[in-house]
Amino acid sequence: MSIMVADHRHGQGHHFLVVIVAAQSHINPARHLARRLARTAKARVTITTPLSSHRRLFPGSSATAGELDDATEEAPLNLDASGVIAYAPYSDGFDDKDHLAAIDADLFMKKLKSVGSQTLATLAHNFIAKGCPVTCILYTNILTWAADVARDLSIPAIHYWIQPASVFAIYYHYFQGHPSFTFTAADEKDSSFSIELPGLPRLRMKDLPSIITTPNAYLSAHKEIFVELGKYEKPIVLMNTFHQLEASAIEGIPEMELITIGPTVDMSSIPAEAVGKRDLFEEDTASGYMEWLDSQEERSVVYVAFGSWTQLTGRQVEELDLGLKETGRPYLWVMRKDNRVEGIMLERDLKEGKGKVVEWCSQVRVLDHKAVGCFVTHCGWNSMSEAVTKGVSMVMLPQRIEQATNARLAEEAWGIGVTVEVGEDGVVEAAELMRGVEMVMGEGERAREIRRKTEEWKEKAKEVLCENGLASKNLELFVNSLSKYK
Ligand SMILES: O=c1ccn([C@@H]2O[C@H](COP(=O)(O)OP(=O)(O)O[C@H]3O[C@H](CO)[C@@H](O)[C@H](O)[C@H]3O)[C@@H](O)[C@H]2O)c(=O)[nH]1
Repeated sequence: MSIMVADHRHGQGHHFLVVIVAAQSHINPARHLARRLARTAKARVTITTPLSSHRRLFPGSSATAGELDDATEEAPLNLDASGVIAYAPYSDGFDDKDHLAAIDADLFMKKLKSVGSQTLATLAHNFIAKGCPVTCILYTNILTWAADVARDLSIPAIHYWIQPASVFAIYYHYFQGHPSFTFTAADEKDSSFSIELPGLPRLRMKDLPSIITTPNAYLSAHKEIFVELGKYEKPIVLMNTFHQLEASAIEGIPEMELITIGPTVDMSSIPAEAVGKRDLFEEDTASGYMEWLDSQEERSVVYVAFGSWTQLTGRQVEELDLGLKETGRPYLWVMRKDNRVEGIMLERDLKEGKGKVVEWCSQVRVLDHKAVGCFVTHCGWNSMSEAVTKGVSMVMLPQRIEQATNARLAEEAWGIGVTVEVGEDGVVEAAELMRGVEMVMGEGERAREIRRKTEEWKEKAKEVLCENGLASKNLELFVNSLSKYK
């Protein structure tokens, strides 16, 4: 098999290998970073995903884990056409599993590390054999073992943090033993109890990442991130955020060089088919959802989506269904095939003309559409970054991981959304959802203020992402500062 990579006119001769897990939420920021590295630094970039997702992205691929593949994605934003993103698979130990959510976290982490390290090393050696050695490994959350693979190859490994910098800061202070984390069992139950950390808004227990409050295998994986970074004096971390949005959290960690290269969202919203881009889920183009949006009034549609992982309970889906209809507003709802709930009548929605349910859409294009008035979201960081960049206010139903923290930031620090309350059974009821939607889309003072702030942040994101904006400058800074690892 031949590997197609960028031509050989690469600035500083870099070949970045971006290692991610089998999730759309890692693929999107990896792709974006890869395109920009190819364009800005004229670097050659290969994204390596677990074999299960590689096969879904490239159904024609016959490569096995660690083998070079000829699957490529033309970099659509690579204006001078000098770069091509290549893809190659490694193995996370679960080659035949399409969805990893049901796998025991301990088992997953163990296999990911042992099988992942081996197959990533094989891949890197195959690149050497082909005469295009990797010069730097970039790895996302929970893949810290990739740094050991890089060490064996005597090349640098850089962490690419794909959640808010504020969340990184929470973990950092937690593992540093910040005194705010010495709370008692009584504090944990006290709803008025909150903690203070450098550069962050006050955080209640329910605002902390669930990995800290309900420890599991992912907590030790997060500890490994900071142990690895602690081996270096002023380590570099690439951050998928922009400085203004999280300046104080970033400045609260002067020990590290946190380089903000986000938000990793395309300003241009190019249709996926135009660039041959595939997702792990198939876009529901047959539903005609973009044309349907075209037929709706400006800022009238409630867009509802819960990312690529969240599995809502049947009762939650029912309450959402009811609440959405009762708002009386048109809505576009992404209900993935793997989270479909019996009894939600897609045909009825279509007939009434008020709602449309699709299995997967091009979310960035939807958020960019003038008909969209608000985003009912689970607060995954990609979704939130996209909402900020496209200027869409949010009704927030955080589910797990760091989503509650993200919601707190959006409500308290940035003022661009409203978190709805869960009932005692952990479900957001229809009436509460309606309250949230009105709070964001209505004519009240709070709604106007939220929309004003949303516009403000959109403008700031635009400045960062414009040509020669901070996102590009910081990426150049990053590539240049890699020499310190030589
Ligand atoms: O119909 C859809 C629905 C979603 N998306 C995209 O899918 C991605 C979803 O990512 P995200 O919003 O981050 O949600 P999750 O998939 O849930 O992300 C996981 O990973 C994120 C990054 O680490 C974390 O912030 C989340 O908490 C975690 O659940 C986004 O880019 C969306 O644009 C589509 O393109 N079409």
